[in-house]
Amino acid sequence: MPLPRWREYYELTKPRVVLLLVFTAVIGMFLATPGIVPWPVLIGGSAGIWLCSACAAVLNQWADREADARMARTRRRPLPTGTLSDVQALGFAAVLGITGAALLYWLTNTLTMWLTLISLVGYAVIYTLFLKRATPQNIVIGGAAGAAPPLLGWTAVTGEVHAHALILFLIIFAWTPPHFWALAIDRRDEYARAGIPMLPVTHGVQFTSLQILLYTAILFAVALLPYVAQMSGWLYLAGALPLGVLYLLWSWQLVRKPVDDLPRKLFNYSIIYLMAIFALLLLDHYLLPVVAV
Ligand code: HEM
Ligand SMILES: CC(C)=CCC/C(C)=C/CC/C(C)=C/COP(=O)(O)OP(=O)(O)O
Repeated sequence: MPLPRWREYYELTKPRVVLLLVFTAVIGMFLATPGIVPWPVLIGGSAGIWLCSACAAVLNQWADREADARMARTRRRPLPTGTLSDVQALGFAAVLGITGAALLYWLTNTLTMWLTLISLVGYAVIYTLFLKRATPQNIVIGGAAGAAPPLLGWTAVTGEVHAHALILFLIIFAWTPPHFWALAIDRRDEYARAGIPMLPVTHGVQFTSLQILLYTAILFAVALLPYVAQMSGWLYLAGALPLGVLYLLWSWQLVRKPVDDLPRKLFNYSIIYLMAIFALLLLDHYLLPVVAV
């Protein structure tokens, strides 16, 4: 059964990834202020970041259409199957990008618009066209674009880059390698066939598992920074500690005895972990002052 046309366009935007990006951006907005985020900033900022991230995802799928056709996970996408043409994809990306940038310009501020456009270029051009095919460190460097949304949310509200916003950026930056390399282990044969030098292809599963453990340890430490910097309180700490310990235990198990479905489970856990950490930051921000009174 072919999908309706709008669903093909929707799939081109990597909707579930972009939803989590926008979730972290919105939480960045709430954390930037002790009060309520003005609604034009909340709506315009979220929509602008959403549209620009979606634009970046469409450009990524357009640039990767030939490699995507060679991998089972990606070959049913609208460009490899030919359901959408190059012109349709590029036209759609232009509409998304221009509308997103205009919303950020009118409803937030120029700093947020420029930082968002830099992230868009970082992912769609620097990561996709250059880093992805050049080095197994591609996602460590390219991860900076995906880590930007909470910082973008923060600047949308305040118009300036604050140290606390950089902590949020660092959490996602440290999270990206364990997030992606778990999946890359699972799909290493496909990446090898597509000629993409992901870490498990160039350095093997054991080395990649060790790197996952190393970055999970860095993530554990970075995730304590909101508490250390007195940005969040005990409620956040009480959640972040067990979430981090569980992540470390699973990564350790991957190094010690990598059973077949562990990489996929670790990948799924990475997503739950990030959602939970950001949800905790928000809960702590609004609930703790109430509890303390
Ligand atoms: C350079 C950085 C990143 C790389 C290379 C990467 C890679 C990937 C890949 C290849 C998938 C597809 C899994 C599949 O379809 O089987 C995926 C899924 C996902 N990623 Fe990432 N990711 C990155 C950053 C991020 C960021 C920053 C977020 C959000 C904050 C994120 C959220 C997600 C989510 C929610 C999924 C699941 C999507 C679904 O179920 O369809 N990723 N990631
Ligand atoms: C403006 C802004 C904040 C932009 C954010 C960019 C963005 C959509 C980041 C998500 C990162 C991601 C899904 C990488 C996977 O690409 P891949 O090509 O390695 O994965 P694939 O093989 O599934 O296509």
